[in-house]
Amino acid sequence: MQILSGQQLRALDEMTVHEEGITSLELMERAVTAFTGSFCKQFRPSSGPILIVCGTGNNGGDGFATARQLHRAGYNTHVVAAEFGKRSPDNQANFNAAKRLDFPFTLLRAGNPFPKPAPGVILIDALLGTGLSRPLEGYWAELIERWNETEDITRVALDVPSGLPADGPATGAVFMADHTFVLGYPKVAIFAPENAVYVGEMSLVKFKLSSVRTVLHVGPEGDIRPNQMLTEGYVATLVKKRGNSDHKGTFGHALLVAGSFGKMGAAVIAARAVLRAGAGLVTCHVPRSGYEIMQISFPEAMCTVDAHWYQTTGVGDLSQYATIGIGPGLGTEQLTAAALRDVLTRYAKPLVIDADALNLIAQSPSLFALIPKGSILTPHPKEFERLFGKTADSFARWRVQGEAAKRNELVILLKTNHTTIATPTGKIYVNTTGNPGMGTAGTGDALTGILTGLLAQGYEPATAATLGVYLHGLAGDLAAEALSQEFLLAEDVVNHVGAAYQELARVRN
Ligand SMILES: NC(=O)C1=CN([C@@H]2O[C@H](COP(=O)(O)OP(=O)(O)OC[C@H]3O[C@@H](n4cnc5c(N)ncnc54)[C@H](OP(=O)(O)O)[C@@H]3O)[C@@H](O)[C@H]2O)[C@H](O)CC1
Ligand SMILES: [K+]
Repeated sequence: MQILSGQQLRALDEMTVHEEGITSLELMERAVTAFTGSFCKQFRPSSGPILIVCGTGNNGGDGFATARQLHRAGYNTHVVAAEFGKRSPDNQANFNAAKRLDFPFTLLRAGNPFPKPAPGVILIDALLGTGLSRPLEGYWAELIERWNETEDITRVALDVPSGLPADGPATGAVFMADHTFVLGYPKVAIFAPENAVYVGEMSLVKFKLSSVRTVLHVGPEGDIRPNQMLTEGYVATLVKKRGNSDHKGTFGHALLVAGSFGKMGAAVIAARAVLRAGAGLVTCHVPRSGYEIMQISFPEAMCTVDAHWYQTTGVGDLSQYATIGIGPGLGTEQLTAAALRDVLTRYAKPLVIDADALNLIAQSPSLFALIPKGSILTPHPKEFERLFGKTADSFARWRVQGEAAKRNELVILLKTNHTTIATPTGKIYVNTTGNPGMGTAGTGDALTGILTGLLAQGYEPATAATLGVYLHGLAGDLAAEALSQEFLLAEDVVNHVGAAYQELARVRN
């Protein structure tokens, strides 16, 4: 699903109004009906009294219309109308309509005592939405800060949390929502890791709008930021169907170069993930001391053994492998750097480069130019910084990620709570699966294994990366559902890849 900028969203609203011959007020009612539909599924009239704080723009207009609809649906509703500017026409219309109804309606001006929500209140923030044009300041910023500190209430943002710019970094006070209901299309700011604290749990509220294709040209040329949100429906279409006559040769033979003394677990986890993702065969190149560990821990894997006891110093013939995954637990010794240089020099097909292999490349930048086109790099933020330098915020980092993927014809992942996947064509996908329980040793190695397993099966690199990242997160979500986030091990993630594939198959059929 397309991620749109504030400017594109405004253009889409105008296009919808124009094409359908409806008024903007009717479109607002449509958006609000979709919102209250979602809201009422999660919060019942018995969940608590509702306090809706409405600003003077269309976000506030949504708030007044929400109050009207929830009041009619039997919710105990109270409205606070903030008066910080001139009302937009649709805001005024819904303000008037709400005022005529018999629920408490308070006008709030800067300097008034701050309204204090009672314990148990569900506070709906409709102060500001995508029309934020400057940081929130003074009384209104303080009001938001107070509410952020109020305990025993549930904070719900109607569209983006107030104070959060749709397309750039936040600089002033921002409403900290427990739950954000995003209207229409996702906005990029909700995926920035530093904004997770403001967005909370996210729901996308869908309603009928004109085709997004009509507004994709709107906005500055060369704007580099995540532009696609991965959805289950889309990812499900990426999975290849298997034929009855297919066999392990069809599904590819992967080489995994991983592990060193004290870090053989990384190699074992990654090897398992290669086969669990569906590759036909995996060979692991391991140091001598890792040979028995691998053979006993994972008998399905074959091994080639390095001349060195503790680290990888040279890998043999590479010609038989459909792909290579290199990096997990490899260590950063000089002899290993030489082995990496040798592999990158001799191997021409896309491979997966992770962890210590990325650190070695960061240490010797001449290695970067040797990476075969189409390869998948999987840095986490620290590794990303070592490779590409420091950036001020997620927005700057996404730009660097997208430019590097395009310039070098690589697929570059950035592993965060919303992993982004930048492809050489300029598309940057945002992942929507995964949970904090996956912040545990070895889950990155599992991802490398999954990606290697998908490349081995002949998936194009960008497809392997989007499918692999989604599948990995979904497996983690299913594992957490079955076992709890606290209990989760990387092994549990790998063991739920099967259930994740089954879920994708269910969605597709
Ligand atoms: N398709 C959809 O998704 C629809 C979404 N809708 C809702 O519309 C809002 C966006 O509405 P808009 O009127 O453009 O903007 P806001 O309501 O966010 O606020 C604009 C007003 O607020 C003033 N403003 C901006 N920043 C500040 C600030 N820091 N402090 C005080 N006041 C501020 C702004 O003033 P200007 O001086 O900049 O003009 C405006 O007066 C979207 O989020 C959805 O909720 C529609 O309902 C239709 C469909
Ligand atoms: K809001």
